[in-house]
Order: sequence, then structure tokens, then C-alpha cells
Amino acid sequence: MLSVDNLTLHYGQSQILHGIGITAEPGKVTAVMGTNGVGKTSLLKAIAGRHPYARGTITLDGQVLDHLNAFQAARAGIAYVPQGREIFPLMTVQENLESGFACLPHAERGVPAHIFELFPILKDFLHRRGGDLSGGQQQQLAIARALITRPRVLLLDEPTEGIQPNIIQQIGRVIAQLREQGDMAVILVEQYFDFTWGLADRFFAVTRGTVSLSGEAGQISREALLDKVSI
Ligand SMILES: Nc1ncnc2c1ncn2[C@@H]1O[C@H](COP(=O)(O)OP(=O)(O)OP(=O)(O)O)[C@@H](O)[C@H]1O
Repeated sequence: MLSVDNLTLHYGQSQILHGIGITAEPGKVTAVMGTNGVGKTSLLKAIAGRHPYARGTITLDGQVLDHLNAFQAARAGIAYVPQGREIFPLMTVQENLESGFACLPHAERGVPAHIFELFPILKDFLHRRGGDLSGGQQQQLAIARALITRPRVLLLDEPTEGIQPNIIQQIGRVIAQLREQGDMAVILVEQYFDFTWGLADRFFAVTRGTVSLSGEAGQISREALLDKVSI
């Protein structure tokens, strides 16, 4: 289980996260929701070692991840799919996938076959440039690249943003399949409410850098959550 406790984060003088805490269990999709600018991406960046946090604790399966950098976090089993995908446009699909190898020992540097079962289109397009793929295909590539490290925690930042509806459904099915594998905690930052409501097992609403509401699917009220995460 990933656990974030009492985390604070700043950009210069500006404090963005104010003692935020979430937990995410393997085999579950944990949604982090909130309006623009409340600090969702900053939280993911702190977990992924992409931005330092000032105070607080991040633990994975009871082990403290003590202010890791991005490489150390990836080695510890945390994979991050950033908002905007960050695909290398001039590199092929294969090269983009292989760029995910960096944190793996040489003996483990292979693309697991199940990646192409989840995303068959990537196999067909292995030699195309990343920049020639559609937004939805790039999102699939970004998730596939993250899965190459066989993570214990998968952080997804707005995976449906700018993507056509049929591909959104496909991404939803992939996330559900990853949950069914049972060994990975998926943390989903997402503003598309109905997509997230239909998919997640647990919800955290973030307001001004802290959790204002949380609860399990089936227990939390849709209206109460919608109220917290709407403008
Ligand atoms: N590198 C940065 N330097 C300064 N301020 C930043 C930086 N990155 C983000 N911020 C500010 O921190 C606040 C939280 O940003 P963050 O991206 O974490 O929010 P968010 O909830 O993910 O929003 P969105 O849904 O718009 O992505 C915002 O006010 C944003 O302008």
C-alpha cells in the first residue's frame, strides 16, 4: 500500500499542499479529484520524486520513501504518466517504450508481452514516430512506457484529457484490467467526473492543497463529491 501522510509542498514562497494525506491499495483504483490548481499534479510529482516536498511522509508497503528523486522513485516501483503525456515526438514508438528502461537492471530490459495485449495498436505502430500518433495513441504509449518498469504504483495524471470518447473507454478498460491483476495500486488524477466515478474504488477530493472529502465507492455520496470537485 502507498501512504502519503501530512505532506506539504511549495513553489518558492507559495505553499500548494497543506498537510495532504492519501492511501492507495494494490488492486484498487484511487481517484484524486478537484478543480484546477488545487494541487493534484503537485501531489503526483511529490510521490514520483519530480518535485521536493517540505514535510510529510511517503511510505510504500511500510517502507519510508525518504525524499527520493525521480530515478529512485521509479526504481522503488512508482511509475508516473504525466499530464500531457511527454512522448518524445521524433523517437519511434519502440524507442519511446525503451526510454522507460532507464531505471531497470540490464537483465530486465524487455517489453513484457502483455503490454501489446493491452495496447495492440502499439505493436502495429512500433516503427512510427511518437509525434505522428493521435492523442489517444500517445496516451496509450505513455501508459505502456510506464508499465514497462512493472510498477507497484501507477500514477495517471488526467489520462482522458483531449482524447476522443472511444479511446477514453478503451483507457478505462485498460485501467480496470490493471486493477484486476491485483498487484498494482493505481492513482488516477482526473477531472472527467463520470469516467472517474464509474471506475474508481476510493475517492479523495482535494480542496486548496488538502483532502476535503474521502470515501469508498458505494459509500461516498456522488452529490457530495461532485460538490467538492466542481467549480
Ligand atoms: N512550477 C511551478 N511553479 C510555480 N507554481 C506552480 C508550478 N506548478 C504549479 N504551480 C501552481 O501550483 C498550484 C497547483 O498546481 P497543480 O498543477 O498541482 O494543480 P492541479 O490541481 O493539478 O491543477 P490542474 O488540474 O490545472 O492541472 C497552481 O496554482 C499552479 O499555478
